[in-house]
Amino acid sequence: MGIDDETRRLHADAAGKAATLIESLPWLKRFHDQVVVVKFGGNAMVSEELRRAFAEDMVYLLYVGIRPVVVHGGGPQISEMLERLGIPSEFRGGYRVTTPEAMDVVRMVLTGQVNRALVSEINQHGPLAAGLSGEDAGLFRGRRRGVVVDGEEVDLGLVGDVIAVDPAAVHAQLEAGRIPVVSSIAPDAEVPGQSLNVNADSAAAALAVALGAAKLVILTDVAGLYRDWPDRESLVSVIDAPTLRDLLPRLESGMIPKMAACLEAVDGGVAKAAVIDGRVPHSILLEIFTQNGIGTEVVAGAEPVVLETEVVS
Ligand SMILES: Nc1ncnc2c1ncn2[C@@H]1O[C@H](COP(=O)(O)OP(=O)(O)O)[C@@H](O)[C@H]1O
Ligand SMILES: CC(=O)N[C@@H](CCC(=O)OP(=O)(O)O)C(=O)O
Repeated sequence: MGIDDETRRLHADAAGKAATLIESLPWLKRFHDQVVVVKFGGNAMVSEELRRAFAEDMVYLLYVGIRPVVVHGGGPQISEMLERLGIPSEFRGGYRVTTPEAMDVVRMVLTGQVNRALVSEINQHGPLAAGLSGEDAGLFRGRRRGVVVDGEEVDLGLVGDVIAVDPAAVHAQLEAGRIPVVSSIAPDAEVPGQSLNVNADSAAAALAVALGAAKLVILTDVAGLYRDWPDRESLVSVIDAPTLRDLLPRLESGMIPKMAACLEAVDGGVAKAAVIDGRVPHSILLEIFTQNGIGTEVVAGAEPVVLETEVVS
C-alpha cells in the first residue's frame, strides 16, 4: 500500500468515526436536560463486563447533559437466592407469585444487593449515583394485583402495581447532579407496613410518566419484540400504541410486562419507549444517539406504523 492509499484509508477511517459522532448532534439537542428512564433488567446484568459498560453509559449520558434515571430488575438474581434458600417460586403470566416468605427475599436481593452493586459500579466514576427504593420518601404507593392467565384470574400474592408516584426524592437527586438508581418495591397503600413486589418494567413506566421523561429504554436479553416468537425471524422495529394494545393479549411470558410498560409510558405522555438488547455492550448509546436506534420502539402514533426487520440467520 503506497503512502496515498494509506492517507486515504486514514481519512476514510476518521470520516467514519466523525460521522458517528456528528450523527448524535440532533439527539444531544433533543435530549438536553431531559429525563431518560432506563430499566436495566436482571437478564441484561449477568456479567461484570455488562454491568461495567452499563455504568459507563449512565455516566456518559450524565456528562453529555441528559438526566438518566435507572430502575433495575433482578428476577434471575431473586430466583437464584430463593433456590439457595429452598423457597419455591413460580411465574404466572410473566409475574412472580410472591408469598410473604418470598417477599422478604425479593426485597433483600433488589434493594440490598442489586441496587447496591449498581450504585457502587457507577460510583467507580465519582460520587454520582444514589440508591433509592420505591419505599423511600413515599416514592411509590402500590396496590395488589392479580393476572389473567388463559381466561382465569390468578392470585399473585404480594405483587402490586404502582398506583401513585411522588417523584420528589428523585428530583432532589437529579437537582444535585446525581443518577438515581431505583429498586421496584412499593409499600402497599392499603396495608400499612406491607411491601409489594412490583415488576421492574412496570415500575420504570410509572416513574417515567411521573417524571415527564422524554424516553423510556428497557434493556433485556433479547433483540426486541419478535412478531413470530419463538421462531425469531421477524423483529418489530417500530410499533404504534394501538397496534401493540391489540397484540398484547397474544404475547408470552417476559414480553408481557415489558410491552405493557411501554404502552403505559406512551399512554402517559412519554414520547417513545424502546426495548433493546442489553447483552450488546453500550447498546443504549446506539439507541439514544443514532437515527434508527436498535431493538423495538413503541410510539404514540396517530397513524398506524409497524416496521419489521427480517432476521437473517
Ligand atoms: N415475542 C417475544 N419477543 C421477544 N422475547 C420474548 C417474546 N415472548 C417472550 N419472550 C421472552 O421474554 C424474555 C425477556 O423477559 P425477561 O426474561 O423477563 O427479561 P428481563 O429480566 O430483562 O426483564 C426474552 O428473553 C424471551 O425469552
Ligand atoms: C412481580 C415480579 O415479577 N417482580 C419481579 C421483580 C424483579 C424484576 O422485574 O426483575 P427483571 O426486570 O430482571 O425481570 C420478580 O420478582 O422477579
